Amino acid sequence: MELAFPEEDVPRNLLPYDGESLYYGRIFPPQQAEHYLRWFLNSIPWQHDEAVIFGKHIVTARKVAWYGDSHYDYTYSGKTRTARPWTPELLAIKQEVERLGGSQYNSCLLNLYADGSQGMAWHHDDEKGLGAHSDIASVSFGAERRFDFRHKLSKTKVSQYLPSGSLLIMRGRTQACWQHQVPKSTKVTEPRVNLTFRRMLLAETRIAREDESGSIR
Ligand SMILES: O=C(O)CCC(=O)C(=O)O
Ligand SMILES: [Fe+2]
Repeated sequence: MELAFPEEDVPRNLLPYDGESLYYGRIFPPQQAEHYLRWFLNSIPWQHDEAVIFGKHIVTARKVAWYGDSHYDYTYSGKTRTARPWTPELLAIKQEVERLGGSQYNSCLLNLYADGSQGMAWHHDDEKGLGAHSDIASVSFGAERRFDFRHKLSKTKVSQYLPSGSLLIMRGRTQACWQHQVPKSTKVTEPRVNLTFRRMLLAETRIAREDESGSIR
Protein backbone atom coordinates (compact mmCIF):
# COMPACT_ATOMS: atom_id res chain seq x y z
CA MET A 1 0.00 0.00 0.00
CA GLU A 2 1.30 3.47 -0.88
CA LEU A 3 1.34 5.76 2.12
CA ALA A 4 0.18 9.34 1.71
CA PHE A 5 2.92 11.92 2.01
CA PRO A 6 2.92 13.76 4.30
CA GLU A 7 0.78 11.44 6.42
CA GLU A 8 -2.53 12.68 7.78
CA ASP A 9 -3.45 13.13 11.44
CA VAL A 10 0.14 13.85 12.54
CA PRO A 11 1.84 14.53 14.85
CA ARG A 12 -0.07 12.24 17.20
CA ASN A 13 0.85 10.99 20.67
CA LEU A 14 1.16 7.19 20.59
CA LEU A 15 1.05 6.82 24.39
CA PRO A 16 -2.30 6.66 26.24
CA TYR A 17 -0.81 8.10 29.49
CA ASP A 18 2.47 8.78 31.40
CA GLY A 19 4.39 10.38 28.56
CA GLU A 20 4.38 11.87 25.14
CA SER A 21 5.77 10.08 22.11
CA LEU A 22 4.83 12.05 19.04
CA TYR A 23 4.71 10.25 15.70
CA TYR A 24 5.14 12.66 12.77
CA GLY A 25 4.90 10.09 9.98
CA ARG A 26 7.25 10.52 7.03
CA ILE A 27 8.96 13.90 7.12
CA PHE A 28 11.14 13.18 4.04
CA PRO A 29 9.76 12.14 0.64
CA PRO A 30 10.64 8.54 -0.40
CA GLN A 31 13.35 9.54 -2.90
CA GLN A 32 15.13 11.78 -0.43
CA ALA A 33 14.91 9.11 2.28
CA GLU A 34 16.44 6.60 -0.15
CA HIS A 35 19.24 9.06 -0.95
CA TYR A 36 20.02 9.50 2.77
CA LEU A 37 19.92 5.72 3.36
CA ARG A 38 22.50 5.11 0.60
CA TRP A 39 24.69 7.88 1.97
CA PHE A 40 24.54 6.48 5.55
CA LEU A 41 25.26 2.92 4.41
CA ASN A 42 28.28 3.99 2.34
CA SER A 43 29.79 6.87 4.30
CA ILE A 44 29.35 6.27 8.04
CA PRO A 45 32.29 4.49 9.80
CA TRP A 46 30.00 1.87 11.37
CA GLN A 47 31.34 -0.13 14.30
CA HIS A 48 29.89 -2.87 16.46
CA ASP A 49 28.74 -1.52 19.79
CA GLU A 50 30.40 -2.72 22.97
CA ALA A 51 28.87 -2.73 26.42
CA VAL A 52 29.42 -4.11 29.89
CA ILE A 53 26.22 -5.77 31.08
CA PHE A 54 26.12 -7.51 34.47
CA GLY A 55 29.94 -7.36 34.48
CA LYS A 56 30.18 -9.12 31.12
CA HIS A 57 31.76 -7.53 28.08
CA ILE A 58 29.46 -7.92 25.06
CA VAL A 59 29.60 -6.89 21.40
CA THR A 60 26.27 -6.20 19.71
CA ALA A 61 25.23 -7.52 16.27
CA ARG A 62 23.89 -4.05 15.40
CA LYS A 63 26.44 -1.39 14.46
CA VAL A 64 26.57 2.19 15.73
CA ALA A 65 28.22 5.59 15.24
CA TRP A 66 28.24 8.76 17.41
CA TYR A 67 28.14 12.35 16.18
CA GLY A 68 27.92 15.61 18.09
CA ASP A 69 28.75 19.28 18.58
CA SER A 70 32.27 18.65 19.88
CA HIS A 71 34.63 15.73 20.46
CA TYR A 72 33.23 15.09 23.91
CA ASP A 73 33.36 11.70 25.59
CA TYR A 74 30.18 9.99 26.59
CA THR A 75 29.83 6.95 28.80
CA TYR A 76 26.98 4.61 27.90
CA SER A 77 26.49 1.04 29.12
CA GLY A 78 29.89 1.11 30.82
CA LYS A 79 31.82 2.14 27.69
CA THR A 80 33.23 5.58 26.88
CA ARG A 81 33.02 6.81 23.30
CA THR A 82 33.97 10.04 21.56
CA ALA A 83 31.58 11.86 19.24
CA ARG A 84 32.58 12.63 15.64
CA PRO A 85 31.85 16.12 14.25
CA TRP A 86 28.55 16.59 12.37
CA THR A 87 28.38 16.01 8.63
CA PRO A 88 26.28 18.30 6.36
CA GLU A 89 23.74 15.45 5.88
CA LEU A 90 23.27 14.93 9.63
CA LEU A 91 23.04 18.69 10.22
CA ALA A 92 20.34 19.06 7.55
CA ILE A 93 18.26 16.28 9.14
CA LYS A 94 18.85 17.69 12.64
CA GLN A 95 17.70 21.12 11.51
CA GLU A 96 14.45 19.73 10.06
CA VAL A 97 13.77 17.68 13.21
CA GLU A 98 14.45 20.72 15.44
CA ARG A 99 12.12 22.85 13.32
CA LEU A 100 9.29 20.32 13.58
CA GLY A 101 9.70 19.37 17.25
CA GLY A 102 10.91 22.66 18.72
CA SER A 103 13.78 21.07 20.73
CA GLN A 104 17.53 21.40 20.21
CA TYR A 105 19.95 18.47 20.12
CA ASN A 106 23.73 18.32 20.52
CA SER A 107 24.44 14.70 19.64
CA CYS A 108 23.19 11.76 17.63
CA LEU A 109 23.53 8.00 18.04
CA LEU A 110 23.17 6.18 14.71
CA ASN A 111 22.10 2.54 14.66
CA LEU A 112 22.47 0.16 11.72
CA TYR A 113 20.34 -2.99 11.66
CA ALA A 114 21.63 -5.12 8.76
CA ASP A 115 18.32 -7.01 8.53
CA GLY A 116 15.50 -8.40 10.70
CA SER A 117 17.88 -10.74 12.56
CA GLN A 118 19.12 -7.64 14.40
CA GLY A 119 17.00 -5.63 16.82
CA MET A 120 17.14 -3.77 20.11
CA ALA A 121 15.90 -5.32 23.37
CA TRP A 122 13.55 -3.62 25.86
CA HIS A 123 15.22 -0.60 27.48
CA HIS A 124 14.73 3.04 28.35
CA ASP A 125 17.16 5.87 27.60
CA ASP A 126 17.36 8.05 30.70
CA GLU A 127 21.03 7.34 31.28
CA LYS A 128 23.01 9.68 33.54
CA GLY A 129 24.31 11.75 30.65
CA LEU A 130 20.81 12.67 29.46
CA GLY A 131 18.49 15.20 31.07
CA ALA A 132 15.83 14.02 33.53
CA HIS A 133 13.04 14.43 30.99
CA SER A 134 15.25 13.72 28.04
CA ASP A 135 13.77 14.39 24.66
CA ILE A 136 14.92 11.94 21.97
CA ALA A 137 14.10 12.38 18.29
CA SER A 138 14.28 9.20 16.23
CA VAL A 139 14.46 9.28 12.42
CA SER A 140 14.31 6.03 10.42
CA PHE A 141 15.65 5.18 6.95
CA GLY A 142 15.37 1.95 4.98
CA ALA A 143 13.45 -1.17 5.97
CA GLU A 144 10.25 -0.54 7.90
CA ARG A 145 10.51 -1.99 11.41
CA ARG A 146 8.02 -2.27 14.25
CA PHE A 147 8.71 -0.11 17.31
CA ASP A 148 7.09 -1.17 20.62
CA PHE A 149 6.46 0.64 23.89
CA ARG A 150 5.69 -1.23 27.13
CA HIS A 151 4.54 0.56 30.28
CA LYS A 152 6.84 -0.33 33.19
CA LEU A 153 4.02 -0.96 35.69
CA SER A 154 0.82 -1.76 33.80
CA LYS A 155 2.72 -3.61 31.00
CA THR A 156 0.37 -1.96 28.46
CA LYS A 157 1.87 -2.25 24.94
CA VAL A 158 1.73 0.18 22.03
CA SER A 159 3.25 -0.49 18.60
CA GLN A 160 4.01 1.67 15.58
CA TYR A 161 5.63 0.71 12.27
CA LEU A 162 8.36 3.22 11.35
CA PRO A 163 8.63 3.67 7.56
CA SER A 164 11.64 5.16 5.77
CA GLY A 165 11.91 8.91 6.36
CA SER A 166 9.65 8.92 9.43
CA LEU A 167 10.11 10.81 12.70
CA LEU A 168 9.21 9.84 16.28
CA ILE A 169 9.91 12.18 19.21
CA MET A 170 9.91 10.67 22.71
CA ARG A 171 9.57 13.22 25.47
CA GLY A 172 8.14 14.11 28.88
CA ARG A 173 7.78 11.02 31.05
CA THR A 174 8.26 8.52 28.21
CA GLN A 175 11.67 7.22 29.38
CA ALA A 176 10.67 7.25 33.07
CA CYS A 177 7.44 5.28 32.62
CA TRP A 178 7.88 3.23 29.42
CA GLN A 179 10.44 0.91 27.86
CA HIS A 180 10.86 0.52 24.11
CA GLN A 181 12.25 -2.11 21.74
CA VAL A 182 12.80 -2.90 18.06
CA PRO A 183 11.82 -6.60 17.83
CA LYS A 184 13.60 -8.99 15.49
CA SER A 185 11.62 -10.09 12.44
CA THR A 186 12.34 -12.93 10.02
CA LYS A 187 10.36 -11.06 7.32
CA VAL A 188 12.80 -8.13 7.11
CA THR A 189 15.70 -8.75 4.70
CA GLU A 190 16.84 -5.16 4.08
CA PRO A 191 18.92 -2.79 6.24
CA ARG A 192 17.53 -0.03 8.41
CA VAL A 193 19.41 3.02 9.70
CA ASN A 194 18.01 4.84 12.72
CA LEU A 195 19.18 8.23 14.00
CA THR A 196 18.48 9.18 17.62
CA PHE A 197 19.10 12.87 18.27
CA ARG A 198 19.77 13.61 21.93
CA ARG A 199 20.69 16.45 24.21
CA MET A 200 23.62 15.33 26.34
CA LEU A 201 24.23 17.22 29.59
CA LEU A 202 27.89 16.19 29.63
CA ALA A 203 28.57 18.25 26.53
CA GLU A 204 27.07 21.32 28.18
CA THR A 205 29.32 20.85 31.21
CA ARG A 206 32.37 20.58 28.99
CA ILE A 207 31.46 23.59 26.85
CA ALA A 208 30.75 25.71 29.96
CA ARG A 209 34.16 24.83 31.37
CA GLU A 210 35.90 25.78 28.13
CA ASP A 211 34.08 29.12 28.13
CA GLU A 212 35.22 29.92 31.68
CA SER A 213 38.87 29.33 30.86
CA GLY A 214 38.59 31.78 27.97
CA SER A 215 39.19 29.24 25.21
CA ILE A 216 35.82 29.44 23.53
CA ARG A 217 35.36 26.98 20.64
O1 LIG B 1 16.18 1.85 16.24
C1 LIG B 1 15.30 2.40 16.88
O2 LIG B 1 14.24 2.78 16.38
C2 LIG B 1 15.46 2.60 18.37
C3 LIG B 1 16.83 2.96 18.82
C4 LIG B 1 16.88 3.16 20.31
O3 LIG B 1 15.98 2.88 21.02
C5 LIG B 1 18.09 3.73 20.92
O4 LIG B 1 19.07 4.00 20.20
O5 LIG B 1 18.11 3.93 22.13
FE1 LIG C 1 16.22 3.72 22.99
